[in-house]
This record gives sequence, structure tokens and C-alpha cells, in this order.
Amino acid sequence: MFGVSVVELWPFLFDVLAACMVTIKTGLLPVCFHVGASSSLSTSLTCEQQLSTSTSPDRMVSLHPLLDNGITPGSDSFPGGTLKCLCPSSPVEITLTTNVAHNHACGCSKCWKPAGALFSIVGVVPRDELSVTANGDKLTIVDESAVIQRYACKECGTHLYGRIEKEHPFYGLDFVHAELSEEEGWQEPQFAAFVSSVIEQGFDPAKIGEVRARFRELGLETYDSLSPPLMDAIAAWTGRKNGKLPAAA
Ligand SMILES: N[C@@H](CCC(=O)N[C@@H](CS)C(=O)NCC(=O)O)C(=O)O
Ligand SMILES: [Zn+2]
Repeated sequence: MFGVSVVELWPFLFDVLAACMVTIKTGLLPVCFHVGASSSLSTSLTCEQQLSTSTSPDRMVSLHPLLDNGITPGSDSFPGGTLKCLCPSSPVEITLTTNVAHNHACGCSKCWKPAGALFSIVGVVPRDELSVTANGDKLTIVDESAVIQRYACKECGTHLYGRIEKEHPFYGLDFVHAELSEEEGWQEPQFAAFVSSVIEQGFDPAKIGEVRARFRELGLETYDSLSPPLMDAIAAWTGRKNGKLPAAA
């Protein structure tokens, strides 16, 4: 969803990234939490228990494995790496020659989530920093009518990358799930987007406050679309396109 050209937008993304990183708090609660009849968050269950019973949205909830036990900061100097689908043999592999930016939790129904997770973790890279390096013949586009053409493995269903082919504020950026890499140093999640969208997928609206509270405990702001810097980038692109703002230099 997310054309300013990449050349134009990419430095902006890094500025935003740097600003967001200072908001990440330390000393996070260890959790797998229970959203139940009580409004309190319980830490009494293990992650294994939580994941094994998380099929009902209003019982045990895993936001995402990379969030449930606290956020591990990434590395500013991380150069990128390889992401693989979950097939036990002949996995599809993509290679990124840079770290992700705007990495965030997304609650929308379209982004790929690992089993049991309520949210996806998704970030962006310039499209020319991504290449398919193995078993690309297993890729298929999930929904050709979507703005983001999400390329998934036909066998295991994992989304490898999402690409925008039409005129769009985020044309030139590909969407990826860095958790599909074994390397460490990927940018940590910066915010939570499309939070209310989990309700469309069956999550109890009465419990959404607890989800937002948990994100805040983790130091992540929650939004029901994207973060203000990204919404501002979209609006500026639209303003330039409709002539209300001067064209980019
Ligand atoms: N409430 C909707 C929101 C979908 C949505 O707008 N997703 C955003 C965040 S990934 C987007 O950019 N969609 C464009 C697309 O999926 O092609 C849902 O959950 O399906
Ligand atoms: Zn999404």
C-alpha cells in the first residue's frame, strides 16, 4: 500500500526510523498474556501453552513471537540477509542487501502471520535491494487485485515479499517479514498498525484495549491505519499529485 520515488522516500524513511527507535523502552515484561474475562493481563502461562490454545481469538493471545517476550533491538549496521519460506526442503529464498525500515506489527487480514499470532511483523526495503535467490518457481501471487502483490510459497503458504506495481505513494518499496531470516540484527518493530483490523477477523472488540495496552507496555504506539510519518508521506504524495503541493524537486 505504501509514487514518490524510492530515491525521494528512502532517506525520509531512515529519518523516521531513527526517531522511532528512541521510543523503544527497555525492561519489558515477559509475556504470553491472557485476554480473558478479567481485564488484567496474566503472565502465568508459558508461550507454548498460549500458542497451543490460541485458536480462539478471545482466549489465549500471542501478539507475535517477536513481541510476546519483549523486543530485541536490531543493529544499525546490519547489512541485510536471506529470508526463507517454511518448507522443510527446497525453500524459496530471497536475499535483501539492506536492513528493513518501518518494521511494524500489522493487524490487517492480508499480511502473513506465523501460526497462532494475532499480528504480522512487516517492514520495507527498496525493491532493487531484493532478489529471489532460490526456488522462485514456487512463488505465486496471493491476490492479484490487491495493491500489494504478495508473493507466497505455493507449498507452505508463507509470504516472501509484497510488491506494488501501480502508481502509489509507496511504489518502489517491497514488504517483507524479516523473521523468515536466521540472521540477527534486523530492525525491531517500531509501532503497531491496523490494530482494530483484528476485530474484523474475529477478535473480541471488548478486549482490544488490552491488546493496545500490551503494545504500549512494549513501547509501541498503536494505530488503526499507519503511523503518522507514513500517513504524512502518503498525504504529501497525494498533494503533489493533485497539484495542491509543489512538485518534488
Ligand atoms: N481492515 C483491512 C485493512 C487492509 C489494509 O488496508 N491493509 C493495509 C496494510 S498491509 C494495506 O496496505 N493494504 C493494501 C494491500 O493489502 O494490498 C483488513 O484487515 O483487511
Ligand atoms: Zn497488513
